[in-house]
Amino acid sequence: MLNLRTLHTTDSDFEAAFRQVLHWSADTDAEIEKRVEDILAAVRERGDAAVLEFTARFDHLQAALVAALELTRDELKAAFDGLPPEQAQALNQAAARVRSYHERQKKACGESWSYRDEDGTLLGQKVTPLDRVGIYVPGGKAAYPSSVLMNAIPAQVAGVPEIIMVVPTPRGEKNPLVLAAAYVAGVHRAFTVGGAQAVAALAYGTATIPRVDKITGPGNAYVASAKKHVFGQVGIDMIAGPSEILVLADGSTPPDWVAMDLFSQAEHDELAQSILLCPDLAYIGQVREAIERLLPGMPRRDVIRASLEGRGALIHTRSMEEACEISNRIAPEHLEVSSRDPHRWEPLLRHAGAIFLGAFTSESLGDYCAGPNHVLPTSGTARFSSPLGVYDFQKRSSLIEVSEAGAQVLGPIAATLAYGEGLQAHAQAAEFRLKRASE
Ligand SMILES: NC(=O)c1ccc[n+]([C@@H]2O[C@H](COP(=O)([O-])OP(=O)(O)OC[C@H]3O[C@@H](n4cnc5c(N)ncnc54)[C@H](O)[C@@H]3O)[C@@H](O)[C@H]2O)c1
Ligand SMILES: N[C@H](CO)Cc1c[nH]c[nH+]1
Ligand SMILES: [Zn+2]
Repeated sequence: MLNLRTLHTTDSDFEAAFRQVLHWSADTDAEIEKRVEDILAAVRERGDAAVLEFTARFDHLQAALVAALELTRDELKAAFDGLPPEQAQALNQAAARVRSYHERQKKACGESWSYRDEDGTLLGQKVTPLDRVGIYVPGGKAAYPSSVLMNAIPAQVAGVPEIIMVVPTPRGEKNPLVLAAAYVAGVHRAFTVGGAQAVAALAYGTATIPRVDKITGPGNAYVASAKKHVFGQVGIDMIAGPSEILVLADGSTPPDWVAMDLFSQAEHDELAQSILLCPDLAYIGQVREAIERLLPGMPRRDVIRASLEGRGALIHTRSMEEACEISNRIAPEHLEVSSRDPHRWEPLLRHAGAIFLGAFTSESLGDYCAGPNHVLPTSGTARFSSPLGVYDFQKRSSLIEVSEAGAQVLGPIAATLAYGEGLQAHAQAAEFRLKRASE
């Protein structure tokens, strides 16, 4: 018997129970924060030596030098060449779709632009790639070749000349697909280092691991906390927490499909969150029955069970409209609209990392190969942030070229405001460029 909670929005204690489901334990966080601070300080002070120590302690991987933890380009290529043909083909197909999506994204919002006023003044925005980025690929509990593609390809499309990958390889077990994905995606250097020590090495630089300008990619609580701490020293994409899925169902999708979609995120982590929102109580019962029946056959059933019992919920709503409102409050990482009429509900949905429309759009297709990025805001942060994208690997500089005629228009405005702020030099810098009235 699975101890998975059902909540009813009509119950008087629904609000309290709902908040409990979304609650995140602050006690655990404090412990992790302290440990991460110590790791960051050690790597900052002792560089490679500290990276080697933590890699031995947390990943059970001994090495005399960090250089021995670097994966050469030849090793990445050999991993790709050694893949079974169907894996090599799937990797290439996924990479091509992810690349094509991000190339369109760059065209849509990642190009420089400018215009001229009538007096000849030029205004615009120059978009440039970052010089060097670090991509974190998780590897503690599972290996994620797809995360290599999702991080490295947008960086490459943005034009980043140096992409440095870090990935833990517990006990030194290298996943050939991860290495092959790094080859396919065009990673420039890769190190088998993970956790907070990898984030620290990328943020501060060590004798062997180069310091980067920005660190992207998901990871566990140690990685997330480390990224939060080094922000400012380097850029970061987001603080991604454990995976989440919210299925908003009208009862028309086969219950087994929905049960498996809920499993698909629960199997990532005991702390992952899977929620079903549905106005049809009989259908919720069918999904529960499917969950009970399918769970014993899942290789990662223990992780799925812990996740569903700890953080999962089946929520019975008054209507689909109410389900949409609750979904907006949760702002999930992945939102499946498993409905006969997904376009009826989509306009009501404002906050989600990615929205999957219709019964055939399983979230797992998005994880691997649909094209959009799978690194997405979690823990409600989709209220204010966006999927990882080409724009994360670019920055923008404003361009201003004021013509002589333009200086006559802007000068008096600037001078007036500058005198108002008591900033004489600002005012006079503008006034010096005004033509004298007598001329
Ligand atoms: N949002 C996404 O796109 C996405 C993609 C894939 C995975 N994920 C999530 O990323 C997470 C991956 O976590 P993971 O653990 O499998 O891999 P991970 O690479 O994030 O973490 C492994 C590292 O954690 C460190 N660590 C483990 N225990 C420690 C301890 N007690 N003290 C200090 N450091 C410790 C070790 O250094 C180890 O190398 C999961 O939550 C998964 O859901 C998210
Ligand atoms: N669902 C994860 C993001 O939460 C991404 C992933 C990678 N592999 C499988 N799934
Ligand atoms: Zn997934």
